[in-house]
Amino acid sequence: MTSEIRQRAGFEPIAPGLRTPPADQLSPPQSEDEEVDVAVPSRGGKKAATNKLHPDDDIPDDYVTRTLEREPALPPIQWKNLLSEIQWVSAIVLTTTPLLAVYGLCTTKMTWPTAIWSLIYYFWTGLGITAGYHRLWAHRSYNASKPLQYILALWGSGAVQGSIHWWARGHRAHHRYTDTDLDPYGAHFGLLWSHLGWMIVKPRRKPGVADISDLRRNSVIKFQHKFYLPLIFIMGFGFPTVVAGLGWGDWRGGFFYAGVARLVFVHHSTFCVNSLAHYLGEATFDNKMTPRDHFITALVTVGEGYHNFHHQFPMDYRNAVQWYQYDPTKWFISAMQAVGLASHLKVFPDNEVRKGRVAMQLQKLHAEQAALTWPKHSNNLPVISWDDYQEEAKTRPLMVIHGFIHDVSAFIAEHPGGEHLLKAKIGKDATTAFNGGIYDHSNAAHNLLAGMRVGVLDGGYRLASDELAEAERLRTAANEAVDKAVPENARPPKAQFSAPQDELDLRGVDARATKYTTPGETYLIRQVGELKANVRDHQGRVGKW
Ligand code: HEM
Repeated sequence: MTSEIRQRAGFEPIAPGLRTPPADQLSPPQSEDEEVDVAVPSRGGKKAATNKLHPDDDIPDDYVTRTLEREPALPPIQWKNLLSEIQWVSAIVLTTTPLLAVYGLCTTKMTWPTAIWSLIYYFWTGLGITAGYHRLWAHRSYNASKPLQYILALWGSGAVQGSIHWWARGHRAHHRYTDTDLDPYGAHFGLLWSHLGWMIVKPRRKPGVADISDLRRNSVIKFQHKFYLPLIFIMGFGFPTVVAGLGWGDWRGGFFYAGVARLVFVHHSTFCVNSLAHYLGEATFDNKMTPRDHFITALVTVGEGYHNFHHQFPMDYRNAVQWYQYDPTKWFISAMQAVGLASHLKVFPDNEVRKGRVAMQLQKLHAEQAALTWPKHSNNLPVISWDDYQEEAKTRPLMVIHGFIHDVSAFIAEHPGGEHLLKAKIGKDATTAFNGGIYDHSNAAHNLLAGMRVGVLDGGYRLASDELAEAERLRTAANEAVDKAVPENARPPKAQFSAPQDELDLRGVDARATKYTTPGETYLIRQVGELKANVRDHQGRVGKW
């Protein structure tokens, strides 16, 4: 790899913790009005230095594809170029600290005060990253008072993961270009790469452009960046050692347990957010990208494990939205608000959060639905006359229910109500019997039944109201005929329908199985609950009972 390619790719070693950009690259504007000189790829693909506050000011619409096309990635890591591509400072830090921790744990007696202090300091330095670097500075999800900012900056320094400036810039790029090659720790390159690889070897591309103009103006960030190197030694190793040494005389334990071992845990805790949180768990709100929600990730990352939520709503100060989910960072920020050190905690509207969740639930349901076998639509079934149905039913067990013709041959022997009941209805319409006339079947039975459809009965089953209308039409026609043919004084009494329509009380009739007739049988079903009390009028009339 030539230094020219390296420059073109915008390569810049970004070892966590130890390597920070030169001070001149960082010197931020002193006021909000001051402009920052930043470079973005111009239309011609060359970098153009422009005086502007935000790097996005004239960003092309096709920035991502343009950058990926025009700024070639460095060659892939192979055995032959491995040594020259290693970021030695990061690699040494990330390999020696675990070794040193193992040595310390094997050679140093653990005392209770040191164990408790190590745990406390793990959470402090972890919170420096999660509540400070991440939710405060990278995402501006709440406002922190100056004292709280200094505390978080110091705790974060003790986590030895780079300065706030460097860390938050990379993280903003990670969110903006998630799962693309402009993501500095893209999960699409694999678990190992997103966990460690991206720090151990030189990045193959410069992370995509991200606006950090706000961070450049922050005095706490400037202070931390300026004194970053001494701060990591003081807060990473000195402070935890001194507390244990002066506190209860355990200098060695303080160094190895609260210093080194604790640091290794904090490192991999944060690295899990980039790796595990993009692999393990549920896509609760969106599955377009890799972030996932999982309790285990939350447990090992001081609450950053509800990562799918976080990528959907990055400006929300919470990662966990349910009360039972583990998010000590959220609890810490709320506590800081309670004591007046934090304010303006941002919360995404609950309605939108729930929409995201429901959208994913529906997507899953649709997938599950698509995997099931569903009954044929009536449009895809042959329409068969009653007479043809009769003929066909002599050759195989067919049964009409709900206007569909069903072939029950595969089920007849399995019927929980007995074979005899089904046999008795072959070649007939069993709608009423099926819907409560004899037994009010479950949904499952309805579903099962629908799967046995083989045809549609021509005209379906006739509604009693059709029968009534037809009877009324015939009666009126007969009366009119009589009126025309016979003088008024010689007319016989007019035909009277035995059950005039207004006597029919159809309120409360269930739409699923209203009143209907089948050839030779007429039913009026008033309510599902009364189905067993159907009245059958053998003379084909429908009326009150
Ligand atoms: C192909 C049409 C039919 C299918 C798919 C079917 C399905 C079932 C199923 C799954 C059950 C179990 C209970 C339930 O899920 O509700 C059941 C029970 C029953 N079925 Fe059917 N059935 C059919 C037709 C009929 C007919 C036409 C009758 C009456 C003439 C009938 C009478 C009964 C009775 C009485 C029971 C209750 C059994 C008990 O729990 O003792 N079934 N049927």
